[in-house]
Amino acid sequence: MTDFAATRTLFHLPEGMIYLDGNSLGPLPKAAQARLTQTLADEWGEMLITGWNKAGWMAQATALGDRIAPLIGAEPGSVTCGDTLSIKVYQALAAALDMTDRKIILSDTGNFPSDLYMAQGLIGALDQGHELVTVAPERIAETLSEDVGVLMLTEVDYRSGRKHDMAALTKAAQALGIITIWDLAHSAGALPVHLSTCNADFAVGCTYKYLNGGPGAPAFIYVAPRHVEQVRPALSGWLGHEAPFAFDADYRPGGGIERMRVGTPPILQFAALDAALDAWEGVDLHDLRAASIALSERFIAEVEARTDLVLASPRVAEQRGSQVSFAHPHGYAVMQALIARGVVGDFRAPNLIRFGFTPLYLSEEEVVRAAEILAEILESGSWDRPEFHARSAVT
Ligand SMILES: Cc1ncc(COP(=O)(O)O)c(C=O)c1O
Ligand SMILES: Nc1c(O)cccc1C(=O)C[C@H](N)C(=O)O
Repeated sequence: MTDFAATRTLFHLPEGMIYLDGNSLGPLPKAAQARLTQTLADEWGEMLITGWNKAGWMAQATALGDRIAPLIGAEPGSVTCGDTLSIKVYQALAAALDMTDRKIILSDTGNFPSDLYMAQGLIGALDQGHELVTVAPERIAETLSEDVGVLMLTEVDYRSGRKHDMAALTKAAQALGIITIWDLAHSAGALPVHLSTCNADFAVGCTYKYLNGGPGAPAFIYVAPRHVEQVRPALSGWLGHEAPFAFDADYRPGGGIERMRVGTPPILQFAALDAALDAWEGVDLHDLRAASIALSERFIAEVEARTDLVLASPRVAEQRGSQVSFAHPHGYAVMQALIARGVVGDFRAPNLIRFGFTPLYLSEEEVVRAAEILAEILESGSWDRPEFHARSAVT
């Protein structure tokens, strides 16, 4: 059994805060703080440019990919890190469209807007008559057809936590000749993912949420080994070149997943992420899932016993990721009042208060206490103050 009391000690958690937003930005791993200090002093400080060789900076993108691979059921050598998730979505979609003559990209209306925006931008850049079709999440299976070229989905919905059946949808799509792209932003480190067993074609994700890599931590991309040598990178930067330091005028893709690299990697963010990934040593993802479900179920039960809030997430735990949302017409103000009481979740327009459950550092007592505080705020109406209604730029 995974020792979650031990993993909790690996994180810096501010005194008096109950942190239910690790689904958006994970907390600081103590090891990341120490590693960053060391990387700054010993590597950047002392090695300067020689760090690319001496400290192995150039190899880290794919070395980190190999550390993420077991968390998402990917084959060794099939994942690399860098850039932002939006960029990785663009790369995966461009590569997938290049593998089919079909023009339709199918996604769902609940997908994270940046994924849809990147598709819209790519369609415009290609100017080849592609079309982005979005349907309600529950209509994806029935909308699959031989007209669809690429199915691009986020496994876990950022608002409701609703989880697609990756294995079933990948199988159904591939039976119709459709290429699949899975966005694992709300899955990696939240629940077991089985990319290889599901036969997924492409996947992307970020590392600043459940993987605790820090604000702006690099994204990752997976390409199934059966496809990677045929992939023609749309973002053909020099570090995806077969021989970056030959400085050839013409692009030739690097071997395997290396071709999905673009430009200079963020070495300080890599250092933090590498240290953050140490927390996963010895964690059984099935234990993690069981603990996440137990925490979420307890929270729902405690909130529903004390308030009349309406659950905006699937009722059945297996159909959710590791987050739970409730609807409230003044959700923004309620969330600000909660944050003022030390319970940190977030708000997603138009009316959702959203809570993430992260067994690596969250206890059942905290979840119960968070529900109690939420009930007190609603019961007293203390959320209805001008300062809680004033919107900030980032919600
Ligand atoms: C599902 C999903 N896709 C894409 C993004 C965008 O990621 P980034 O800001 O790293 O480009 C996010 C989060 O911001 C997300 O949750
Ligand atoms: N990436 C974020 C950021 O730079 C600022 C604030 C929030 C985020 C997020 O990750 C949002 C997140 N994808 C969501 O699920 O809403």
